[in-house]
Amino acid sequence: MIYTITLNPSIDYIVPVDKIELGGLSYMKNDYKLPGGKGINVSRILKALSTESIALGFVGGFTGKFIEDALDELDVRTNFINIKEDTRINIKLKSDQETEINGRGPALSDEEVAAFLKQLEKIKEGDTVILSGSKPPSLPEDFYEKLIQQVTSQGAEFAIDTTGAALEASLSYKPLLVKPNIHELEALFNVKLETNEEVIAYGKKLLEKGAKHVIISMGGDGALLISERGTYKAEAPKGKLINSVGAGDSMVAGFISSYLKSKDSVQSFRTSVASGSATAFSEDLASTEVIKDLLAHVQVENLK
Ligand SMILES: Nc1ncnc2c1ncn2[C@@H]1O[C@H](COP(=O)(O)OP(=O)(O)OP(=O)(O)O)[C@@H](O)[C@H]1O
Ligand SMILES: O=P(O)(O)OC[C@@]1(O)O[C@H](CO)[C@@H](O)[C@@H]1O
Repeated sequence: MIYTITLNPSIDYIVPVDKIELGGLSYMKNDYKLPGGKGINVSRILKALSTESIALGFVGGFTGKFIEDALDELDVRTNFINIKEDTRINIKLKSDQETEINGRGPALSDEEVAAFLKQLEKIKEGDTVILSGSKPPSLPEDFYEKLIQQVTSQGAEFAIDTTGAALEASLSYKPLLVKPNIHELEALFNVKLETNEEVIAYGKKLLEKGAKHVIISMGGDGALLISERGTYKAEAPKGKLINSVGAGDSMVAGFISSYLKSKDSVQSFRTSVASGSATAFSEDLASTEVIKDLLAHVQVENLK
């Protein structure tokens, strides 16, 4: 089974406005709410790719109920720990540019965290765990590492999509996939990366530190795959950018869904990029049809 872990889910409140008047009044055009959080997005795209998963994490209050109901409606399996505080609401402002304002997240009690850790005891060899996104501030800094220690000692594989120290600490546990975007890679090494060669050089450091596959996403400039099999570049398919929220999560889902079935890292990279771009070209996360259509348009070049 694939388990996605979203420690800090969100309602994504999508707010399109023609023009934002800072300090003034603007009216929304057609606002809507989506169940959000990176692992939850991964589960939704896995579903679109006919891959079963169970979404784990913490949800609470009326916002948490919205997420559970929405995922139920979408037929995405969940087994969340219900918490006392409300799940956060993240604002995604869309005008000529996209602006995101994310909540920090609720405080979790010791009992809630203990119930979650207990739940992970059922994870076993053959399972894959995908850990994605930020953690609520009340959890300790090394919480992701503790989770990784636990699930790998039980024999499971894992992929991780987070930033900074938590990403760095995960590498020695040999993640199947890490997917920093170019800005996260720059922040990790405190550098500015201008050329593909520079990006590849720093991506390779993640491979040397233990990652089995490294995908570096670069928005409309496509993505790089660095693996033992070699280094590959994919151009992003051309299209109208509608929504980049969840594009990175779609890439993670695309790669894992394809890799667990085929063990073919290059084919999985193509599915990953098609899934990312399909979401970028959609109002919500991508549908099966848009991913399939784009798959034929993703060109992958072997850079050796
Ligand atoms: N303008 C675009 N045109 C085509 N594809 C795009 C565009 N923007 C993003 N994508 C696709 O989505 C993938 C992921 O984009 P990006 O690098 O922005 O990820 P990210 O920063 O992790 O995303 P997020 O955190 O918003 O989910 C890209 O590799 C590409 O395939
Ligand atoms: O604050 P985090 O956990 O880093 O990111 C949360 C988030 O921005 O990521 C998803 C898109 O990738 C959204 O659904 C959600 O609002």
